[in-house]
Amino acid sequence: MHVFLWHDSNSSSSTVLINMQVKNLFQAKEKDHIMSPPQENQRSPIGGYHNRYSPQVNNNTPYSKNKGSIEAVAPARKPFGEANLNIQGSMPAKKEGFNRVLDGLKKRQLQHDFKLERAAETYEPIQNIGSGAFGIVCEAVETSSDDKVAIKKVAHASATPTLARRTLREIRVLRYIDHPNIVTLRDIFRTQGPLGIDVFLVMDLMQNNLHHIIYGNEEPLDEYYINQFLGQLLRGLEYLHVASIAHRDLKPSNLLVNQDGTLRIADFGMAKFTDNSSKKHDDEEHCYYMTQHVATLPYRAPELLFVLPEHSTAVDMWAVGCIFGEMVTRNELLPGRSVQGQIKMLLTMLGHPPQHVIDEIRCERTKKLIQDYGRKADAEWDDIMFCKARGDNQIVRGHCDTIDFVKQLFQYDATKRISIQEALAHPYIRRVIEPQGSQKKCPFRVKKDMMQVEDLSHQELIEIMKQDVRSAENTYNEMRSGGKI
Ligand SMILES: Nc1ncnc2c1ncn2[C@@H]1O[C@H](COP(=O)(O)OP(=O)(O)OP(=O)(O)O)[C@@H](O)[C@H]1O
Repeated sequence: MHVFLWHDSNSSSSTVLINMQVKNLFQAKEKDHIMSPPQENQRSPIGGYHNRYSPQVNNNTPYSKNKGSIEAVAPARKPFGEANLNIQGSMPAKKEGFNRVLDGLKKRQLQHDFKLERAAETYEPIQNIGSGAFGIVCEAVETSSDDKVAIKKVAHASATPTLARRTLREIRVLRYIDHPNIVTLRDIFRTQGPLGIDVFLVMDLMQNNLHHIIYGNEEPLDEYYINQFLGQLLRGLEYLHVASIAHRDLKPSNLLVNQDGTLRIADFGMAKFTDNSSKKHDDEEHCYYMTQHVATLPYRAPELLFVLPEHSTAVDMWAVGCIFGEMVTRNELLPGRSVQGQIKMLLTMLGHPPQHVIDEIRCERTKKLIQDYGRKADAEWDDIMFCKARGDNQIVRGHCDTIDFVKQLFQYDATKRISIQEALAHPYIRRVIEPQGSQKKCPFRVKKDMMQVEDLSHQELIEIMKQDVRSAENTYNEMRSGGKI
């Protein structure tokens, strides 16, 4: 049993009906204060103050001076029973007893999931805080420093080539990376589990993720914070994309957010070095992309969905469009639930891909699906955003440069899609995000290490993973004893 403390559920999968009348009701109106932060007493970045993810204004954080702080983004992780079971106060004795049982179960589950062996001297697990398809994450304390950390366990990481490759990718990206918008790795260690090696990645603890911030309130996210999050996402991606590393699984739950509003990109299990100019896939790889988890469906770029012979860092830019749209509308923009459903969703919303994109599709089934699907009128992005948006949102009414930015991100043809540098130079981004000086470069070492990962056999993956964990463990131990962590 895994304990999910963060509640996930908010996606409608209804097909969007484009209603031109809706658009007419909301004539675009210029808004001139996007760069300025919300004023004091204005509502918090995540909306109202009344629901279970209630924000608390904190005037001590960097964001809080005259702005209202983003302390809000750290909704209390409610006890499992209280958050997920609708237990009313009418039976307090029973409720208390029940919660005690649940607490006991949670504790046992935590002890079972996080048997740290030697590392138990260094870290003390406190509670499970998240889990995905491949990892379980707990909050823990580093006993020597009292620092709170997050420990991600990849169970039986050596059991299959997919798991071993995912784990090695994550280790290799995070080990030498140093960027304020990418999660920080503090330590790595491994234990021997019943089905192979369990690998543990220790990271700085982040309070929340963007998924919960988007859906944690009835009201839309404030546009100031939407733009702040977008800006940080773009800067983290710039660091990766300049080194030709694509994340390939960007989605709101993989964007962690701290109480001071810092956003960090996490979960690098799908990250890949992509040589934009040449890489072709063979037919076997085609089938692989058809079936494997490469980018969660609603954020999956057409080149992955249609299994086109090439893909590059452009897949992340498509996901940026989906995430930006989701922050604005508080709805998944393209909420497909199967590969076919996702393709139909794209065709319904965005019309057919250009013929040269269709011509590149080698999978006959996908080609036929697209060709047989009735040609729908291309929707305008402002209509799509209007229809999806809940409540009144100024960005949806936005400038034409906002809509142009979205359009550029949702180009079917990856070569025409806006790149990270073009995005950062786009008039919309220049208008809403403070320019930053040149940033540090991703070390060449990361690129070199990542290039190797894709061609290794299962046995090589296991050996190299063991070597990497051993050498990282030694480095972190030395740093810890030298007081550098
Ligand atoms: N450093 C951290 N601090 C706080 N929470 C974290 C941290 N790292 C991960 N989490 C939480 O744990 C969840 C699962 O982590 P992660 O996405 O890395 O696992 P995964 O199994 O690789 O996920 P996926 O199914 O998306 O591939 C995240 O969505 C996030 O909410």
